[in-house]
Amino acid sequence: MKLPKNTFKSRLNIEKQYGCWAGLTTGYAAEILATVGYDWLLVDSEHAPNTTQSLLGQLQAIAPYHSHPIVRPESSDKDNIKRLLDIGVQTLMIPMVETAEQAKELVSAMHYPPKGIRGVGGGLARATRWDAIDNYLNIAGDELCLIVQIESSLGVKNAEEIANVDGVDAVFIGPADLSIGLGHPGNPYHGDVQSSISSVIDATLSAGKACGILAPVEADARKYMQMGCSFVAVGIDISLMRSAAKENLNKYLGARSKSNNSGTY
Ligand SMILES: O=C(O)C(=O)C[C@H](O)[C@@H](O)CO
Repeated sequence: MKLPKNTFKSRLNIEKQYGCWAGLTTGYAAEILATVGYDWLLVDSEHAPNTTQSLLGQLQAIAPYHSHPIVRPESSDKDNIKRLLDIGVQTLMIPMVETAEQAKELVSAMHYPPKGIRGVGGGLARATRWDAIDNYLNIAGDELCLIVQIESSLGVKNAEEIANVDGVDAVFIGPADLSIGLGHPGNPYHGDVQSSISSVIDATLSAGKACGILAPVEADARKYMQMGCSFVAVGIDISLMRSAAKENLNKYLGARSKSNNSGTY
């Protein structure tokens, strides 16, 4: 059988791709999101309580649909990256990348020798469809995609070098961590944060790479796309569920529950 095409990677730099954060940690919830038609789903293991098994279930649930699963691991640990690639993750988003050296280590963790240090899972791994995929060892890298997150002032300072690393396919800006790191917790609209976002977008695009961002507020998403972002997470499943549930209950309770209406991203 053929290696599955990485549809997200093939559309990078060609068209806008709309994504949604998937933090509910089950295949059932991820499949519901996939039926909606998002181009990509960010299955989050950094801040959602996923295990390798729960990630696998979500990959299997999303597989029949248009949505491409991107997994964000909790760290840049190379053994964990190997495990995620073995269960069939094709696109990884690595949090808090601050230097080009770190980015190069990530590229190395994703590829077999001589390009990198990835170990061979072979017939044990879903990635190879248990050896059913022809020539997997030689072609695996073609369909892998590495997104590095820039979300600190050091990362912003080094954005150009990071984006230029060969094997980094895209940069994703984390506005929440960037805001708090710059001393403006919960305020991605602060001038310092906005100018950092703008400089990361510019550095990424001038390296010829694609830039993405989390922007669950529609006006923000549209603004960042105008500034050059081509893949934007326009929603977060948990927030969408919570706000719909609150809106529903508020119809009956009115002011009582409105005091608890704060939202973040
Ligand atoms: O810094 C950010 O913004 C992100 O990386 C995304 C957050 O981690 C996400 O959990 C927002 O809910």
